Amino acid sequence: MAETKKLLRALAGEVQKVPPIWMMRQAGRYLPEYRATREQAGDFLSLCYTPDLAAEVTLQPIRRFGFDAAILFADILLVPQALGADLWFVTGEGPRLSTITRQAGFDALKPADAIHDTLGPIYETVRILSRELPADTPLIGFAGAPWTVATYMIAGRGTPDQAPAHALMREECALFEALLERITEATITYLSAQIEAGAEVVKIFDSWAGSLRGDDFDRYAVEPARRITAALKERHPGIPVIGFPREAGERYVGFASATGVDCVALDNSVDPAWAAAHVQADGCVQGNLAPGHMVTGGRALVDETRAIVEAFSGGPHIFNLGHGITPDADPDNVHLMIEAVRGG
Ligand SMILES: Cc1c2[nH]c(c1CCC(=O)O)Cc1[nH]c(c(CCC(=O)O)c1C)Cc1[nH]c(c(CCC(=O)O)c1C)Cc1[nH]c(c(C)c1CCC(=O)O)C2
Repeated sequence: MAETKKLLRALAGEVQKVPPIWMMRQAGRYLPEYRATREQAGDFLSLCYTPDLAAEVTLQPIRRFGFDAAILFADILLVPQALGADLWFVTGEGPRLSTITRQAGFDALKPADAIHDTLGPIYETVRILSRELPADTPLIGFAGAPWTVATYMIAGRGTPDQAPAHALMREECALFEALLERITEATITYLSAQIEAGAEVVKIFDSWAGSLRGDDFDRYAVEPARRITAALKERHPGIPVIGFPREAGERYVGFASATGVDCVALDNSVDPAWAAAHVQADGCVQGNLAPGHMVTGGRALVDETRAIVEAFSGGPHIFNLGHGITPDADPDNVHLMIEAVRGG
């Protein structure tokens, strides 16, 4: 039977007149129904670990907007937690974790295959979604890339320049690399379990790839993505992988062929015409409208959306934002963007 899911067709390299569309953080605080379910769960982590409620918030943007893909509701920081780190969220500030800066902290981490003890509810969310999603809406599973996850485990929080992780890389390289290795193994195990539970695509979020330069980018962004992709493709042939080395700039060029990912997600600092010539030449790309348009709307939103669709119309493309939608966004602007993509 011919593939009917637009997202999977784009990932297989098909050029479509109307690209499939979904949105990073499509389940989130800009939606009143999300805020109500989160309230019911009590807090963000309880929402992630309660399969019925996590499945419900995953479905909310599908019902409201009819996106061409759903993304599992969870967080990249559940993997460090499953490896034994303490994790909590400070309202209005973001995540906090216990830090790994010495050998003793690393030695206390659990082995990669112990993550299932903690992450079982996430697989259950995936199973519920495989039953409940509309037949033409594939489910995207995801994990953080090892470098990005390591930056949080080392600093204990988000950092503007990832300085603590860069310092550990320079001063205690063996410890830094052992940590990356543990996260890489856990990520392969975790994504594999999501696929076994029913995820049809997986995405690797390397939100802080942009702070890796030169050889560091090859060693700590390209190489882990290549290993994860190769391991998943060996275990689950045919499952497409999306890589997101955010703010990689010129290093987006060749990323797909160096890692084996089926699609490269582009942040909104990238010029679409440049990316069409230099990145889309290698295969499918995803992106890359600035999330700020979901706040400001209007003519600029429509014009920019159409310009992105046009720039990428010569090759396989998945329409998305260049980063997650923000809590101050207006859901009406999401409708406007979808209409502009679908030609309404
Ligand atoms: C770095 C990172 C994290 N988490 C994630 C990344 C990589 C992508 C990126 O760069 O944004 C990925 C992520 N986080 C979340 C998803 C769910 C799926 C989706 O709808 O995209 C995904 C794919 C839910 C979430 N993860 C978080 C929220 C907000 C939580 C809330 O309801 O209060 C959601 C919906 C919390 C979170 N989680 C994280 C941070 C820094 C924060 C706080 C910032 C913020 O509040 O937006 C870590």
